Amino acid sequence: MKITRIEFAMLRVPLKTPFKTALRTVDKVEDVIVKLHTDTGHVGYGEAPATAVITGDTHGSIIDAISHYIAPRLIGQEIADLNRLTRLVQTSMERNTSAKAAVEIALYDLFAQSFDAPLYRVLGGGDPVITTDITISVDTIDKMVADSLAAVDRGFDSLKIKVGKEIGVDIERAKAIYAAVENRALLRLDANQGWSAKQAVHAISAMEDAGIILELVEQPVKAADLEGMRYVTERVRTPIMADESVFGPAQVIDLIRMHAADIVNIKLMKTGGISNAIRIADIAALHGIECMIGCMLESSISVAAAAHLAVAKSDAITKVDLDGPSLSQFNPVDGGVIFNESEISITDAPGLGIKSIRGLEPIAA
Ligand SMILES: C[C@H](N)C(=O)N[C@@H](CCC(=O)O)C(=O)O
Ligand SMILES: [Mg+2]
Repeated sequence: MKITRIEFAMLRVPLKTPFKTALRTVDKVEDVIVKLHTDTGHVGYGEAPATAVITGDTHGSIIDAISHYIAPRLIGQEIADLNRLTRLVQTSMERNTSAKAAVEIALYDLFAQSFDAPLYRVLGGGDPVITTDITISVDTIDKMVADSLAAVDRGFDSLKIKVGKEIGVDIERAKAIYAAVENRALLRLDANQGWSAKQAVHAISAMEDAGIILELVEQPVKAADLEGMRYVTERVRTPIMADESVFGPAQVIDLIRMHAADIVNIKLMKTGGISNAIRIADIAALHGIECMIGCMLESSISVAAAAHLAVAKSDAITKVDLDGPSLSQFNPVDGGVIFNESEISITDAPGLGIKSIRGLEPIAA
């Protein structure tokens, strides 16, 4: 099975409600879709969102990186040589992790299809059903409480609460939501870099003193502030998770050496795809560190790949934040992974199992 050509398209799916974090507000999934064609007629699918505020990637940069730096290395190459192909992707250029992720996802899709097996089996197998949380956007306290109660009514028993705006209000947000959903859902907070280290210690300690039990607090301080992450991790009882601070395996090793966080959020769009995500999961498992599998605003192509990985790497990946499809108004993908609110189930279809994607807008490379 040899790669013959690459095709791009745009996928736009409106969200049920605007997604608001300390970093940005967005009302739709708007992602670049990659189709890798082969001489056998198989197609591998990949997807990349333009999360410029986190990865630095834009739609233009993703398409340019793939067409001019990554794809020329892959055309004519044999899918059976997966490890060599992922090295070609990773060494094609610096950064551009979302572009690399889209291509790697399509490569792994084809690799698993070549064995006529679902990707998670090729990655080592596992229980093909996982449970995701759902994100509650940062907003007024009343709106966040209402959104949290609605999410619990939809069957979500784990909520990822976005904070990081105004420190005093953030503490009140957590108190009000905790009181409203207590015993019905576990709470995770994500500050998306919105606090200073001292503010984070103050806010998390105030929540602890108020008796609020949080499963974790994600990325309290600026991405580059690893010392700040350590400062917070050392001073609070609540586990601290690194998200924007860690992209690849080398950063995870630094983080573990510094004891700068308790948990790592793995996202394919930060790691540059599946090969580095596997490395991070293995490093974490070796050090007894838990991981979350997360996503950006992605649809059920790249989120499906993340779900396959989570199933296969469940020794390290114990927490799931793959709520892109649940936040979206509809699922444009036929086949593969079934997204039913909090439950994500993987079928036995080969690769990612994608049969077709509705509403793709073709784009010239
Ligand atoms: C969508 C997911 N639950 C999430 O919150 N992901 C990111 C933010 C993604 C974005 O801004 O597109 C995170 O910070 O964890
Ligand atoms: Mg985060």
